[in-house]
This record gives sequence, C-alpha cells and structure tokens, in this order.
Amino acid sequence: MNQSKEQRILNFVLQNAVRGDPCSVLDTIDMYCSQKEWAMNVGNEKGLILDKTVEEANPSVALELGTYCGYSAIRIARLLKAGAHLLTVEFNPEFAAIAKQMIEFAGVQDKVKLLEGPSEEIIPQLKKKYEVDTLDFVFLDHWKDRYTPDTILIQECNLLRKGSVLLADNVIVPGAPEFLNYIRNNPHFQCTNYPSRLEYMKVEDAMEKAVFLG
Ligand SMILES: CNc1ncnc2c1ncn2[C@@H]1O[C@H](/C=C/CNC(=O)c2cc(-c3ccc(F)cc3)cc(O)c2O)[C@@H](O)[C@H]1O
Ligand SMILES: [Mg+2]
Repeated sequence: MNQSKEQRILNFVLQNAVRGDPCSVLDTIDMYCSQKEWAMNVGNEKGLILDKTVEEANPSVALELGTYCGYSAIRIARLLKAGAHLLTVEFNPEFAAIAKQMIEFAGVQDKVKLLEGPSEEIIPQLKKKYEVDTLDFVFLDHWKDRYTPDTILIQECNLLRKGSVLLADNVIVPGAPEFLNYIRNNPHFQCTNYPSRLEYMKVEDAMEKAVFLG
C-alpha cells in the first residue's frame, strides 16, 4: 500500500528536521511543500499573520479547527506562554495520527491537546469534558462551509468573552464567502482583513480576524 502525501511529509520531517525545534519543523514542512508536493498548511506568509495575531492575543486557551498535519498547531503552540494550551480538533484519524507525531517531534506536545472527532461534536463538550471556561483565540482552518455554523455553535456554547479573537484562513481561496458575510455583518464582531497569498503559490488569499465585542 503506497504512502499518503501526509505520511511523506511526516517522513521528510523526521529525517530532516531537528527534534524538539518547532521552527525547524515548520521550515522543513514549508521546504517540502514548496519544492516537492503542495499541501494545505497555512504556510510561512500567512503564518506570519497568524504569529502576530497569536502574539497580540497572548491566549491562555486557544482552539484550532482542522489540525491536518499539525503545521499551524506547532506554529501556535511555539508562541504560547507557560501554562497556556492549544486544543486542536481533527476528525480524520490518519491526519490525526500524522499530526500527533509531528507535534511530538517538534517538542510542543505539552502545550497541545489533539481532540479527535468532528468539531460540531467537540465544541459542545469543551466546557464540561475539556474544562474550558472561555476561548481567548480560535483559528478556523477546516472545511470552509463549516466556519459559520461552528462560529455560531461556539457562541451558543458561551465560549467567547469580550476580546476573544477569531482568525480564519482562506477567505479568498478556496474562499469562505458565507462566513465573511456573516461575520462582517454581525455587530458583535469587529473584523479586519489581512491580504496575503495562498501557501506556496503566487495566488492571492487572505485571512480575516474577528474580535468578539461581548
Ligand atoms: C467539519 N468538522 C470538522 N471537524 C474536525 N476536523 C475537520 C472538520 N472539517 C474538516 N476537518 C479537517 O480539517 C482539515 C480540512 C481543511 C480544509 N482546508 C482546505 O480545504 C484548504 C484548501 C486549500 C486549497 C487552496 C487552493 C486549491 F487549489 C486547493 C486547496 C488551502 C487551504 O489553506 C485550506 O485550508 C482536514 O484535516 C480535515 O480532516
Ligand atoms: Mg487553510
């Protein structure tokens, strides 16, 4: 049975990156995916926007929807202060297994909790089962048509507080038009658009930040 692309990315990291060094893991994934096989990691250009947003929010509790291979989980976790943690949600068992190994190799496993399952089931469990009070930061990077229902669900579950920061990837490519319409017309959110480029391509993309106003 031949390997998946995600398995090839993991193997390249295990053989070429420095164990325990998150930046070296990120650089190695970016090298592989720009030179060998494209993959839907947020990448280094949009990654810098993610970095700045996380640093500004300085979250104690962060949530990521759509772990994939763990690139953005590592990117976020490396910036978290002592005692802070990231909950990342992935429902594809193969991707979850790859991400778990990637996160452990990077040495950020103590800051990351990978929750395997669909976001629509996990979000309602965050308070009781995962002892979350409110979320300081949410990174949306899963199926684009799920950004809006999950943002509504997060609000219904009382998981946001005044100042909670949402950041959505791919609002141009593949695009999340319904989410942009929802969040930009919602008086409870203050939105900012960050033009950038699609990972590893000379194609325009953008990220959208939405701060919850309470
Ligand atoms: C719906 N609830 C869910 N709960 C838990 N995990 C979920 C999930 N939905 C999706 N996932 C997981 O998130 C990941 C999905 C991400 C979807 N992302 C994209 O489609 C995407 C696609 C592109 C893309 C851009 C250009 C192009 F030509 C082709 C693709 C670029 C990106 O940056 C993307 O993020 C997978 O790992 C999937 O298993
Ligand atoms: Mg993306």
